[in-house]
Amino acid sequence: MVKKILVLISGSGSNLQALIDAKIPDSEIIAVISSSKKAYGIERAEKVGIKTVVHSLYKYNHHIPKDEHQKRVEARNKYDIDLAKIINDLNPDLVVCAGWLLVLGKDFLKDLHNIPIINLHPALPGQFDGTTHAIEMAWNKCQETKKPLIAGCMVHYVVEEVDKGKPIVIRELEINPGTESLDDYETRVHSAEHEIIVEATRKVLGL
Ligand SMILES: Nc1nc2c(c(=O)[nH]1)N[C@@H](CN(C=O)c1ccc(C(=O)N[C@@H](CCC(=O)O)C(=O)O)cc1)CN2
Ligand SMILES: NCC(=O)N[C@@H]1O[C@H](COP(=O)([O-])[O-])[C@@H](O)[C@H]1O
Repeated sequence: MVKKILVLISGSGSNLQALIDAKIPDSEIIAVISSSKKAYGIERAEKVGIKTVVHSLYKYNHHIPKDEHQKRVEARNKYDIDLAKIINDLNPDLVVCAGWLLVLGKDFLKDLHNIPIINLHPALPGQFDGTTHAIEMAWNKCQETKKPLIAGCMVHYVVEEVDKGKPIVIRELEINPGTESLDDYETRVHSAEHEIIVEATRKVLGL
């Protein structure tokens, strides 16, 4: 039976593109959900005929003043609940967070119908958890300590505590101080990510 993959994005979508290009046998990317209408990944999906949905947090909270914390929390929970419904209705076998830049709240995880969720994180387990700037943080740490640093990227299961889910695939990359620019290291990380997101997806789906 064809395994159905749903991909969550927020930006460029180069990891989505890696999944598209991989053409994993016996699988189909049934939809891409973006948290931003400006995400280039939407174009990548539309180009190959994949259904796209924009699920924007802005629509839920732009009218709520920043200092009305409780109302913003309630709006965020409604966003999560609605996202879970959208995904449940599409009924994928796997959800892949490929540059999804929003924390998935407990209401989302509670409402999702036993669908595994995995996330790509540009750091190693326990390294720069919970950040969206792990690549820069790793490179900066290496320059500051003037010592080699083992960093890299991983794909892990998504649990409520951000980036603490069980790792599925880990790729270590060594950074040596003063030998490469941040851009050069970032390029190496993205190249590794494009491999491990496919490897992890195949592993979880048994393909
Ligand atoms: N419950 C979980 N949700 C998510 C996980 C996870 O492991 N558990 N992984 C993340 C991806 N991620 C790092 O890999 C990550 C994404 C977003 C954030 C974050 O702080 N987001 C802020 C907004 C930040 C911004 O707008 O720039 C937020 O959600 O308010 C940290 C880590 C996907 N979700
Ligand atoms: N903490 C989450 C996080 O930092 N995710 C990172 O967002 C980028 C998405 O790139 P893409 O949009 O080109 O696939 C990737 O580098 C991914 O590791």
